[in-house]
Parts: sequence; structure tokens; C-alpha cells
Amino acid sequence: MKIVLGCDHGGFELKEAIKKHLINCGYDITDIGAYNTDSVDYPDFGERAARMVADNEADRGIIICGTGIGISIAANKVKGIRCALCTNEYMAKMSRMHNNANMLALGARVLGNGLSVDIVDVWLSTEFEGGRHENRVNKITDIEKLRVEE
Ligand SMILES: O=C(CO)[C@H](O)[C@H](O)[C@H](O)COP(=O)(O)O
Repeated sequence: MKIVLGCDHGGFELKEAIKKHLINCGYDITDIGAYNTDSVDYPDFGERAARMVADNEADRGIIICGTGIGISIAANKVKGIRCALCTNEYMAKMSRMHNNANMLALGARVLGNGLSVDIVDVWLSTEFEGGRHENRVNKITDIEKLRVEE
């Protein structure tokens, strides 16, 4: 599975920890930055990672800022993206089972590294349940179709 990682300065250290873990697990990782803790703007990285997922250059995306809020809002503006901001393993599991989330957002100033890695592991190993949830996810896609074409 190809995974794109992105973050702002607030998420840099957690992104590095997650990257190390995922490489050890054998995932194919693309790191689009940030590459240090110099101040940057989270929408740039949220959008870049989201476009890679939307364009099938990555299967999933994991993005990190201070709270996870700003970067998830930015990613969710990209057509085809369902980015879930998760603060625990239950949310991570449900975001896959019920919402078929293709991106995960984490808040580095909210979560410790250990919990974050556990959230990532659950999120990556949980399948979409389909069934009644398929129709609901399709309705989200229908909302996107109302937008003026990009
Ligand atoms: O977007 C955010 C909040 O929704 C992120 O937490 C950012 O990392 C944060 O806003 C960055 O703040 P800073 O004071 O510039 O470090």
C-alpha cells in the first residue's frame, strides 16, 4: 500500500515518528513535507497530500498539524477526499468501516506518539464495511458533484 504523509511545522516530529514506524512495517511511503519545524502553512500540505490520493498516486494519506483540524479541513476541499480527524482508535476504526475514509488527520499537540501510532495501525488495517454505508458515502460523493467542476 502506498501512503502519502504530510504535515506542517506543528506535525513534523509526529510525522517523522509515524514515517519510521510505517517504513518498518513495509509500507511504501511518500513524504511531501514539511521537512523541519520552520513555520509553514498547513493548507499547502493538506492539499498536496490530498491531491495525491485523489489522483491515485497514493492509496491513502496521513496528515498532521497541531490539532489536525486545519489540515483536515484543507484536505476535505479536494474532490474525492474523505479525511477523518481521529483522536482515538474507535474513531479510526469507524472512519474506515462506516465512512471509507481515504485520509487520516492527527493532531500532534493533542495526541502522544504512542497513541498516534496505534490510531494509524487500526486505521490502516480496517476495511470498509460497505452495505448500508455504501449508499451514505455515495451521497457524500453526490454533494461533490453539485460543485462547479475544477
Ligand atoms: O491548523 C491548525 C489548527 O487548526 C494547526 O494546529 C496548525 O498547526 C497551527 O494553527 C499552527 O500554529 P502556529 O502557532 O503557527 O504554530
